[in-house]
Amino acid sequence: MPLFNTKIKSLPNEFIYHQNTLSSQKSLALYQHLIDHCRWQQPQIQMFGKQISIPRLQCYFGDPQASYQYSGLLMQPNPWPQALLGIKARLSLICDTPFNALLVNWYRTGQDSMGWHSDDEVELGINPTIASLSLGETRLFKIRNKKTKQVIDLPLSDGDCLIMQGSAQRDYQHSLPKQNKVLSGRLNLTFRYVMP
Ligand SMILES: O=C(O)CCC(=O)C(=O)O
Ligand SMILES: [Fe+2]
Repeated sequence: MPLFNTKIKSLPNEFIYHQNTLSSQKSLALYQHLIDHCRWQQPQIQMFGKQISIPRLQCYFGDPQASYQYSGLLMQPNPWPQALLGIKARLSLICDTPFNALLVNWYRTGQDSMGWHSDDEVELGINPTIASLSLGETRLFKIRNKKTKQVIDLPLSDGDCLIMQGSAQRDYQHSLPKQNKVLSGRLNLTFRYVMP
């Protein structure tokens, strides 16, 4: 997986964007493999005092001790699939971070989404480095500065990799809004280091 340093957009320094990190053949094969083999879940979370199903499917992988708490949910890791070990090793090397966990989100259509949040759970430590790999349909990823409220739109396409590091989670939020015209699916893989 060659990572070209193609910064096409001016992003805050804490966000590093690489295009075409996988050939389209490899990304399509990985996309289909994950759709077919992940144990997909659609957990319910507490929001405004109500239980609601998250608007996407997800599957959590990781080392056995890398359990992760998110919106009140305790996620126990599924064992790493063979198909992801190479990518995990490469991203760990590039990011100088021993990734031990991976959250895969499946946005089945443009109606699936993720609201504004920061990945600032205590298990991730201060200034976590998170590597996000996108497969399938292009979707708009939004980054919002917590202080200035300025929003940057970054379309993430098949094979794109976005690294969030430094104060990215402390100073910014991100989201993936619904897009009515989008009919096909996207997978997003966020590699993380969870403190054991
Ligand atoms: O789908 C994306 O690009 C973002 C996913 C995300 O923010 C997360 O998993 O925390
Ligand atoms: Fe996130």
